[in-house]
Formats: sequence, structure tokens, C-alpha cells
Amino acid sequence: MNKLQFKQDRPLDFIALGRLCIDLNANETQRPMEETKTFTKYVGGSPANIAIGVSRLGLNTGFIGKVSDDQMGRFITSYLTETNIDTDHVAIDRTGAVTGLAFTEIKSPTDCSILMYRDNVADLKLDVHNVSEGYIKQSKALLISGTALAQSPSREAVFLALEYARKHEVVVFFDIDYRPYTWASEEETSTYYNLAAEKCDVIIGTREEFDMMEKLLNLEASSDEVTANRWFSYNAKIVIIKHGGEGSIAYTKDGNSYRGGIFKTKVLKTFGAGDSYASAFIYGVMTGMSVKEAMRFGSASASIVISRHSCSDAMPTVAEIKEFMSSAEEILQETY
Ligand SMILES: Nc1ncnc2c1ncn2[C@@H]1O[C@H](COP(=O)(O)OP(=O)(O)O)[C@@H](O)[C@H]1O
Ligand SMILES: O=C(O)C[C@@H](O)[C@H](O)C(=O)COP(=O)(O)O
Repeated sequence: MNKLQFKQDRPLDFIALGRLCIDLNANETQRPMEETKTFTKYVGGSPANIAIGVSRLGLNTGFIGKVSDDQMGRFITSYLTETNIDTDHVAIDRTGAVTGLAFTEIKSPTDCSILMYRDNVADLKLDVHNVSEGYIKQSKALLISGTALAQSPSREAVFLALEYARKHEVVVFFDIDYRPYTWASEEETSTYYNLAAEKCDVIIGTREEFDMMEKLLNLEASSDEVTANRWFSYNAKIVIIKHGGEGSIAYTKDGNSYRGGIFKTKVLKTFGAGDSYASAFIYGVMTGMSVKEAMRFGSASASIVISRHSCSDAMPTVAEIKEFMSSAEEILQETY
């Protein structure tokens, strides 16, 4: 089968699995972290941002994750509930683990970085007992975030969720979401990423992330096309390779490729681009847009989010994206 087939009889549209964290975004921009005194707190973590984006666009969304048993964990769960995300499968850690924190530094629109505090984090304590077959089979689609593969017991929870998704024909989106500080070695990283990607229907990552997955394989002269074709011999139907401010390219199993442009915007910070792109792309393909249209929708959402202070809170509605697309300048690059 070449195309994504979403089972229309399912009560849930989309479930995301992975980390639920906190972003602390610097209020004083144009300066280094050492000189930053105040931050604004938002829900963060790539799969959380994507779920929030998808829910704000109107899809019926749920989450499988684990939060700390404290004020931070409760803040996250409340925010998800307010955003209409089902939290019945967000478990509470009872071992004293903490919420992961991402402090963001916004030195300039092109010079942004993230300082992560991720020792003993609750999200990586997600275990197989927190993954319900009955819940997964109620959904049309599942998103796996690669960071959840970084450690046990979360790693096993991901593989079990993948197993249930395949068994019940739930379409699986895999956001590579590679964060090196969460992993012990390049060999371990590449091995688990490849094992998980084999089971997924849509794989989304940056060129650098795919390079990381291919490092051990000694692929001769890898290119976006070589990368994509490798996955079509497994389960992938769509492979998207993101190229930052130069746009993105999607390959489909039927042999086509589609180049995605960007929409010009006043960039405040660069992080959040990938998550907003993913959420609007997923919404697009799940609501009948073509791959090309869904990529444009993703790019427009990314442009909106990178012009705003947060990632999660900044996720736009369908009306906002459409309005933005009607007036923003679109640029298509042919540099890759
Ligand atoms: N400077 C930018 N201006 C406009 N759109 C951008 C810019 N940077 C990224 N985007 C959009 O966001 C998408 C994902 O960005 P990218 O940086 O590749 O992902 P990630 O945030 O995961 O590293 C791009 O394909 C593009 O559509
Ligand atoms: O994913 C995290 O833990 C941090 C995010 O919440 C953060 O805001 C971010 O890095 C967004 O990632 P991107 O969309 O891949 O740029």
C-alpha cells in the first residue's frame, strides 16, 4: 500500500507519546543566558508541542506520557486538559523523578540555544504498563518522539506502542527529535532510531538527524533521495527531510517528491519550527490535503510560531494559518 489510510471509525484522531516538559523561555532576548534574569514558563517537550498544535487545529487528541508528582507535573496536565487533550493516559511518576526543564536563550533570531536540565526525568520513566492496547486501537494515528527511545523503561514502552499501532492499523508518525544529551553513545542512538523507524508510516527529521541515523551504515553518498528510498522498503509511505530556513522536501512511496518552501516572517527565535511544522502537516494529511498542501500548511504554522515567544502556547488555529498564508510571501529554494 502506497498511501496513508486512516481508519475513519476511531473516536480519537491522534495520540502523541513521549515527553511532557517545561520550557522556560528568556524574556530578555538579544542577550546570553548568563545575563538573563527572567523567563516565562510554558508547557514544552517536542511531542507535547505537537499534540497541542494538532489539538488547537481541531483534531481529537490524546497523550501517552508520564509527569512528575509535583506542581510542574500538575501544571502540564492542567494545560493539556485546557487544550482539549485527553490526559487519561498521562501517568504520574511515584519514584520522585522530576520534570525536564528547557531554558531557552534567544541571543538573536539566528542565534538561539537550549539548556536542558534532564537528570532523573519523569518522561523517561514511562513504562510498558502505561501503554494500553485498548487506548491505542481507538486512534487513527500515533506520534512517536525519538527521544523517548533514549532510555529504558521508556524505550520498551515505545516499542510496545509501535506493536499495538501496527496490529490495529494505526498510522504511525515518527518525529526523529534527536537530542544528543539524552543518549549514551552514537551507536546506541543510531541502532534504536533505525529499529523504530522501520515500523513507522511517516518519518520526519532534519537532514542532520537522518545523517545521525545513517552514520553506522557507511551509506555511499547519501542524499535526501537515498535516505527516503531506504525507508520505503520497510513501512514508510512518506519521508520528510527538513532543511531549516531553506524549507523541506517530502518523498512518497509512489516515487514522487515535493519541495516545500518557507513563508517569510519576522523571526523572534528558531526553536518550535519543527514541532509546529509537524503538527500542521499531520493535520493536513489527516484532513485530506495533498502532501504538498500539508507541507505548505506546516511551513505557515512554523512561520507563525517562530515569530512568537513560546512553542506550545503559540500554536495557531486553522483560521490563523489561513489568514497568514493569504498575505505572507512564500519562497521556494532549490538548494538541496
Ligand atoms: N527562518 C525560517 N523562516 C521561515 N520558516 C522557517 C524558518 N526556519 C524553519 N522554518 C520552517 O520550519 C520548518 C522546520 O524547520 P527546521 O528548522 O528544519 O526544523 P527543526 O526545528 O526541527 O530543526 C522548515 O521546513 C520551514 O518550513
Ligand atoms: O523539545 C523540548 O524538550 C523543548 C521544546 O519544547 C523546545 O521548545 C524546542 O526545542 C522545540 O523544538 P523544535 O520544534 O524541534 O525546534
